[in-house]
Amino acid sequence: MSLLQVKDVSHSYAASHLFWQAKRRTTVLSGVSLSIEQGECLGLLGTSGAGKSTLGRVILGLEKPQKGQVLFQGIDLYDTDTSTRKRLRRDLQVVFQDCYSSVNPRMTAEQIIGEPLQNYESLSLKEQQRVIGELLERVGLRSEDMHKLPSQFSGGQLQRINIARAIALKPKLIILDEAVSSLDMVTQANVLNLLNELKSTFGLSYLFITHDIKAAYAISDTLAVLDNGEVALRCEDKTQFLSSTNPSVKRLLGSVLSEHPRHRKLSKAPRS
Ligand SMILES: Nc1ncnc2c1ncn2[C@@H]1O[C@H](COP(=O)(O)OP(=O)(O)OP(=O)(O)O)[C@@H](O)[C@H]1O
Repeated sequence: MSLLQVKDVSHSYAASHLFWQAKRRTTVLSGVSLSIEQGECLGLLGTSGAGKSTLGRVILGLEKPQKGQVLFQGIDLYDTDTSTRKRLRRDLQVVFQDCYSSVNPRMTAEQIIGEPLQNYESLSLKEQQRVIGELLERVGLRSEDMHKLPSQFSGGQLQRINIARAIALKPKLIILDEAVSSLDMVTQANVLNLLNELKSTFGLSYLFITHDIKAAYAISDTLAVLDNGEVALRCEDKTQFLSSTNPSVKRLLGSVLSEHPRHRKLSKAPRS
C-alpha cells in the first residue's frame, strides 16, 4: 500500500470579476492521480498557476476537492472521523516558501518548534527543551538558538527552524511547497542537502513542489509534471525526464534561463 494515494482529484474555484456577475467556476485540478511510497521524494514540477499549491492543500486536508479521494496510510482524509484525521495529520507536515510569514515574529524558536509538540505530546518543560535543542542541532543550528526571535535569523536559518518544526513529530510525509525557492543558490544547496540527509535518516517521504527543475532534480527520486491541472507526465526514473519529448516537459525545459546572461536566448520584446 502506498503512503499517499491521490485518486482522480478534481477541483475548481468560484470566480467572478464583477459582483453582479454570476460566479463561474475555474477548474484548477482535473482528474489528478498520483502516489508516493514510504521513503520516496516525488518532485512535482509545473509552471505558475498549474495547480501545484492547490494540490498540496488538498493533500494536507485543507481544501476538500469536489471530486476524488486522498488516501493517506490507506485512509480517506476527507471521509474519516475527527480523531483519525488528527492522528493522520501529525504524520503529514508542510514547509512553505515564505519562511518569514510561516512563523509568528513574536515567538522564539523554542515556541515555534514547541507548538506541534504541545499539540500532540505531553512532555515536561525540561524534556521539551531537550527535544527542541536536539532538533535545532539536527537542522544545523545551535541549541542556544532556541531563545532567539525570527528577526535574529537569516532566511536560510529560519527555513531550518521551519524544517525543525516540520520534523518535530517524526512525520511520514512532508509537503515542501517551494520550500527552497526564496533562498540564494548556496543556501538552497545547503537546505537541499539537509532535506536529503533527514530523508535517509528518518525514512521520510517528500512531495517537493517547485517550478525549479534543478532543485527538483537534486532531491527527487521520481518526477511528475502538472500542466493546466492535469498530470502531464510521471517519470519513475528521473533520468528519463530530461530526454522526454512530452510537450509540457519541453516547455518547462525551454523556460530555464542559462546561468550566464550572455548565453540566454531572449526573444525580442514586441515594439509598443
Ligand atoms: N483560493 C483561491 N480562490 C480562487 N482561485 C484560486 C485560489 N487559489 C488558487 N487559485 C487559482 O488557481 C490556479 C492555480 O493556483 P496554484 O496556486 O495552485 O498554482 P501553482 O501551480 O502553485 O502556481 P505558483 O507556482 O505560481 O504558486 C491559479 O489560477 C490561481 O489563481
